[in-house]
Amino acid sequence: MAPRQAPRHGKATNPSPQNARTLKRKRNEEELSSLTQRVDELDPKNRLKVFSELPISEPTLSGLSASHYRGLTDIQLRAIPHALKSHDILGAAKTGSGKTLAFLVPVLENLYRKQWTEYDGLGALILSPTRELAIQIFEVLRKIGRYHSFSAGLVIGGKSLREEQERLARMNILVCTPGRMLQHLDQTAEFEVSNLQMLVLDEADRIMDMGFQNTVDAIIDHLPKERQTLLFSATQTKKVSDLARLSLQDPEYVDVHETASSATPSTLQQHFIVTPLPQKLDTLWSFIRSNLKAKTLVFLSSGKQVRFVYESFRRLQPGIPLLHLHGRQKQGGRLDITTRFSQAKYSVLFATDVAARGLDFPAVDWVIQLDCPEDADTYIHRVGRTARFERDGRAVLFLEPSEEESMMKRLEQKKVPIEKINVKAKKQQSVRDQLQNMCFKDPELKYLGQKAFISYVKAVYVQKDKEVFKVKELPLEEYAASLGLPGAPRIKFINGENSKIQKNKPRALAALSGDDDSGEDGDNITKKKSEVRTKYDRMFERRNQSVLADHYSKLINDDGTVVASGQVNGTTDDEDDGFLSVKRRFEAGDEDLGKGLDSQSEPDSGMSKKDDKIVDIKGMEPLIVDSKRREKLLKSKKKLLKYKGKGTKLVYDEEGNPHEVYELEDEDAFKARGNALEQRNKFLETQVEKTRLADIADKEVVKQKKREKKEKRKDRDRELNDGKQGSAAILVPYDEEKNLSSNDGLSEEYSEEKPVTKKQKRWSEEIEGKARTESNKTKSIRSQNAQPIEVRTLEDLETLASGLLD
Ligand SMILES: Nc1ncnc2c1ncn2[C@@H]1O[C@H](COP(=O)(O)OP(=O)(O)OP(=O)(O)O)[C@@H](O)[C@H]1O
Repeated sequence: MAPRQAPRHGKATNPSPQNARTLKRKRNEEELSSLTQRVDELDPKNRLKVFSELPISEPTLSGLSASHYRGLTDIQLRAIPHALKSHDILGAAKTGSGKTLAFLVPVLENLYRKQWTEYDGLGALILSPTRELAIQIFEVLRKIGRYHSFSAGLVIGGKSLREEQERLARMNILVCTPGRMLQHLDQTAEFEVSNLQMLVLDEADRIMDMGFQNTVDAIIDHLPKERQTLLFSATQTKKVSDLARLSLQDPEYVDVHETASSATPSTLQQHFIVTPLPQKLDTLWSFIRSNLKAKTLVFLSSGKQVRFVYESFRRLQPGIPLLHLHGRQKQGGRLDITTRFSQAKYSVLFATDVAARGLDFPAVDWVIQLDCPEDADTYIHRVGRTARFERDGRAVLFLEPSEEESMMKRLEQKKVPIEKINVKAKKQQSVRDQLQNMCFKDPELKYLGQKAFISYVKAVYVQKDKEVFKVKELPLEEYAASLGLPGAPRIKFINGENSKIQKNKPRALAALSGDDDSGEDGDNITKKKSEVRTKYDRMFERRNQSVLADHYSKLINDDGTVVASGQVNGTTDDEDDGFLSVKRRFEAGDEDLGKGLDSQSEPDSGMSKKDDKIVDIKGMEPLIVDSKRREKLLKSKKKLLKYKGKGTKLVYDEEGNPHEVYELEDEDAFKARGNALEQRNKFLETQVEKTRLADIADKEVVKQKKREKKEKRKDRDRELNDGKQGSAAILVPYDEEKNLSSNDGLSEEYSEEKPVTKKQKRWSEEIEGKARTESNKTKSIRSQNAQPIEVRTLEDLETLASGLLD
């Protein structure tokens, strides 16, 4: 496939079509050899400042200029010449300094000069540690490569493997995450990488670290040794072992940091505040309320914390749109959130480190690190989401007093200029009471809070740098209270001292204080030591059973005893080893599993006993719980339904005895009460009256709710008006607030939370009519080349991935 050339000027002649083709080919060959010669003669020491001076092809130049890139950034002008000359590169430059183009331009150019076609297979592989970053790289590639005729794809999972497999064989350039790539290398027979010319690792230090180590090593095993390798990151190390793993050959070290006085952009103002753990949320809330006209990214250490803070703050309605992003969200949702945050003018995004690297959100005003980053590198990547490409930005790091000293040392070593500031105590607002109130009323929120608490403590506990992270010094009880929790959930892994205290506590006291069943993930301390307990036992001991999946709740009797596994033979074996711990067969209509353990039902009904552990099933497959897969099946609510009988509704009398809703009474007793017709009419009358009264009560409840809502709204408005008189928290420099700038983003204006943007028509819908057939699809993608379409959904990207640039 010959590449399309950008339009050129020249005198028009009228040669025959064949001659025209020959002439064109000749001209292409001449241009190509001249380009190759210019690259050979290029001296990387000559720092060429604009793209048009570089020996790069017309299609790339046109793509760059159509994307408004003219001059080169520091890292680009140092790295691109080397990369064009096919050298291996180890590139390090500050966040937001333009590393993406530093590898994408050489990728396009080196394949172009080799006249790469679809028949040559995969020419370049670009690895990214996260899906979001891969998508972003793909977008930039799509923009600057629009005049090339390469095919490019995005392989990040989320689609069926088969669909991806069909497309992969046709790709010249792939942007992917390591896990999915390895899956294809292992499982897609037609996927041929023996011809690969270039391997790029963006955020290389992350890709080479522990989490991805095995996957990346396995990918590299598949790739040819003779290739060009480019590594880029904002925090690069020159670990010899890593370079050996990648078989780099005499790499060029392009380190823009070495000459810089700081590791972070000069346009970034960095501060830290020391906040005791229990005040963190109050301070964050006060900060958000003071910065309603800003775009803020808040980093937390785990997805569960992100969810809790997002959910609770959302309910408190701060007056700015809130978003949240963590790795457990579905891919489509994650893309939607990143797009919404990118497009938002004012918003707060709570995120885990999934958003820490590489993401290029435009115009972020503040980066808040609510939880201390694991190391200085992570700090640098997080703050790098603001002050990108010569823009201003501000970052605030929240530190627990026990973290301050050591973390400051770490940052100093990495040349991070950061200043201490204080929060004006009198301006601080507290949300503790509201959180307590919300957690009290809403068990789901409380449950989330407990999970958030545990995950925070776990996150601190597992940190490698024990000088910074001292879990024992954290005021955990107070912290739990600050989240609105009634007490600190017990945590197994820091049991050392705690468990001793608990063990020594008199049993009666423990029982009275409710400690025996405290803690989400904690063990039940009153359990006999010798008892073998599974994770299912622990699951049943948790608080807030109501917020667990329904079928778990149904597996628990009124008195809290677990009976699901025990009634196989008509006897409960609560004292047994625990749920699913022995091999058993359950009948398809098994009352125990199926009916939610209706205590009225005959445990043996419908079953005939074959032997101690096996129960025959009338006309249905027996279920053998003998593997993890089977255990999993039992956890699936949908699949369990298969074993459920039809539920029967019961009503309870004054003494608490259950009855069928309609029980047939004794005929003689019925007749003794009088004429049947009269009884019927009387019954109807009483029911009508009951309904009328219930209706009145319902209406009253609705009215009451409306009144409460109105009151709340009024209170809020009042609060806001008070806020206008200056109750917002202000961050001020440590040395007596002297640098407090008037444009701190402080704002009194209140705006109702609303979606950031109106949902736009999806591009995939717009081209739906045209894109029915494969050829039509290709055509419509081509037609977008001149002006790239806006990608709003994952499907859009995947459609594009099927034939980018062609
Ligand atoms: N030559 C250039 N001229 C103008 N803008 C540029 C240039 N190169 C990059 N940019 C812009 O700078 C911003 C940051 O670029 P990029 O995302 O490549 O940074 P990065 O160094 O990869 O950052 P990080 O380390 O956070 O991944 C982007 O918005 C990009 O469009």
